[in-house]
Amino acid sequence: MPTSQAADGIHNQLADGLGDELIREQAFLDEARAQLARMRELAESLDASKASDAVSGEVLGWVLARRIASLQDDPRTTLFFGRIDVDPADGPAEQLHIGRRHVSDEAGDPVVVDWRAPISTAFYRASALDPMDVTLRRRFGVDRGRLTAIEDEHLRDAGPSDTTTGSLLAAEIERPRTGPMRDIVSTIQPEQDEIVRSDIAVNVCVQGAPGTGKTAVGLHRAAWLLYSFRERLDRSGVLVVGPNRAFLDHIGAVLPSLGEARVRHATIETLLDDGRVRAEEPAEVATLKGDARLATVLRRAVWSALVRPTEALVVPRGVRKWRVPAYVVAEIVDELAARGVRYSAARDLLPQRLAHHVLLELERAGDAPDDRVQDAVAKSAAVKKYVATVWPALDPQGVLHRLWSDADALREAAGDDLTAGEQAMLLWDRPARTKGAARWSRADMALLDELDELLRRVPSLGHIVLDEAQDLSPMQLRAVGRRCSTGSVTVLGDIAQGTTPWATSSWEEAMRHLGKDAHDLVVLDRGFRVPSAVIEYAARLLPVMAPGLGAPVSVRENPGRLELRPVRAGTLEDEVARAAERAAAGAGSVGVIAPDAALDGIAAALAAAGVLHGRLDRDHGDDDDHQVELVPASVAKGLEFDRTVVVEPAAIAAAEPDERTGLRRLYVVLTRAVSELTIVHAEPLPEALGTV
Ligand SMILES: Nc1ncnc2c1ncn2[C@@H]1O[C@H](COP(=O)(O)OP(=O)(O)OP(=O)(O)O)[C@@H](O)[C@H]1O
Repeated sequence: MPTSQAADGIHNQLADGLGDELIREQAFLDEARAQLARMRELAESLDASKASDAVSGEVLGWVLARRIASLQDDPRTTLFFGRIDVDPADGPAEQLHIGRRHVSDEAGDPVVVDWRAPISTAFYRASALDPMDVTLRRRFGVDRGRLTAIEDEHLRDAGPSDTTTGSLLAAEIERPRTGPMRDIVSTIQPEQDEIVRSDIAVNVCVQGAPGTGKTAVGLHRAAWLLYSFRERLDRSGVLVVGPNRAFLDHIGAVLPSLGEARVRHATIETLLDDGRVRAEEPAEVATLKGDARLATVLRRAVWSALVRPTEALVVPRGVRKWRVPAYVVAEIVDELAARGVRYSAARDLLPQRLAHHVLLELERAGDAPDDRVQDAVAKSAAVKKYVATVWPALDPQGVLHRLWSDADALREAAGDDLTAGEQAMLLWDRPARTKGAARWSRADMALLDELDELLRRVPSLGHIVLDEAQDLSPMQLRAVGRRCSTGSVTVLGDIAQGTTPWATSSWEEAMRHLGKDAHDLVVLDRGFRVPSAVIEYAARLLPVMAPGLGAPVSVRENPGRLELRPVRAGTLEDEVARAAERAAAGAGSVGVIAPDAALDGIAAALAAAGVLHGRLDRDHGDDDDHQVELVPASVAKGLEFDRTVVVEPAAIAAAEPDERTGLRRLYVVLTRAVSELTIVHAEPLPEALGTV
């Protein structure tokens, strides 16, 4: 919290007689720090080399190193941010200090309780209506590692109206956003906490307007799951999927700040290995390739590769030849194909099945062959060659290359699922001569991934947090779903912010494509980012591009500032530079969000005006921290800045393939501001925005 507010806080506490309390709590914090240091020293004194063998020694060494790292004290923050006094009817009264990690004393008794422990739930959820045995909830103001303020809520004696947002909470929400996103662990709201602590078996889908805390909630849920189901998730893993690299850079510090450094972060593109993408394609082709019907087409393409055996398998051994008749092979093939095993995995089983048959023949002829004979037969050239003809080896690129190049193959695989017109759209105009030379598109990546799964099962992670999920095509959702087929998922998004032509219009449908029909759908509608002046303006777009969806109710005290600056054509870039300069005069981050095509011109104008700035591009965020960032409209999703300068809204909307997508992109861009939005435009604003 800002120092001035902290000072006000102390002033109030001194006046309220809480000054002594603050001194006592600071002494308790010093004691907690000493206990943490003791825990660290103890961990450092343990010797991994004393383990019974080298392997256990290595594992123990690794566990110890991890524990020592987790016991580091960060002097910039405090070990706790809150306290609850609980007085249950059936047990002793207790005071619990709540912090980012657990700290215990020599006797093993808790000094600070981890915010994720079940007992901490009451800190977030207790209310005057349902005090949950809490008599007092205390929040601390914190500045550079020291306690600066106390705010108390007496829940047992309070009337329902006494639990309004306190000033420390408001100060935290109003605090300027500088640098990457930070955790919200001290101020998680009750409705957010319910999502964070949903059981691991529950698939949660969160619909929320801009700035309602979806991303924050998803990340805290990941941290809570890792704490509560550590062993299971350590083995199976947790993955966070976000819209682009700039976004991942923005959120990348949150989980490490909560002590969880080993969660993988990916975009849908990196997940599907889009390093191989070399072709762009029209939106309607990409949309068709993202359609769930393609899953059926690909399945047919794969399994239709099986060739009905017409000749017997003949295996020479010594002077004799052994035969497996074609009808027997057909039975074995049918049985394997019907077992639900993936195509290639089932194919791997076939040689042993055939060899087993040969073995039975040998036995019938009076031989006593053992397993080694069966192995040798399975690996023989005759069996290999035969398997290659009845159950051909496939790879994803080969299958897709054939489908996009060969009209007959596509027709056969399409069945009744694709019209002739749709098939024509999918065929390449100029087919690549080999699969190696194929120029794959981004939409092809999800299809190659689907083929991968049809050939071999993709291993499942324990949990996936999928952010901005509304933008994924059904085929991309399937790709994510198969990566948590035996785990669970937290899906975060906003239908109104869907900016791909294939964006989902129904969460029920999206969850079905993910393979998670059973799920809880939760709506968040309290906006923590966007101030009322800005959100009310942006919400004018909603009836046009997302009828039925409401704007969030801003909980910000600061109403924010909205300025429209119409400028003369030809002066746009210079005016943008001037607006950026003004925005950068105060503390806090500035985002200049512009149509992608206008970026170079604006970068030049900013440079000419001496405005130092970074540039966030699609594939990489800037590593250096700049107060002013130049952001292409296509990358703005999920980001936030204290002040934004939005350039030429009409051009931002017009850059998208259709009007609805264009206005949705604009809605995303307009809702990135935490305190001020300046719109600089030479063209008329889109009609849906009207005039201020
Ligand atoms: N309980 C809270 N306490 C303090 N700050 C919060 C809280 N919840 C959310 N915020 C802050 O509000 C801002 C918006 O949160 P977040 O980015 O998670 O929203 P979102 O719903 O994902 O937004 P968008 O849909 O626009 O991407 C962030 O700065 C976040 O830290």
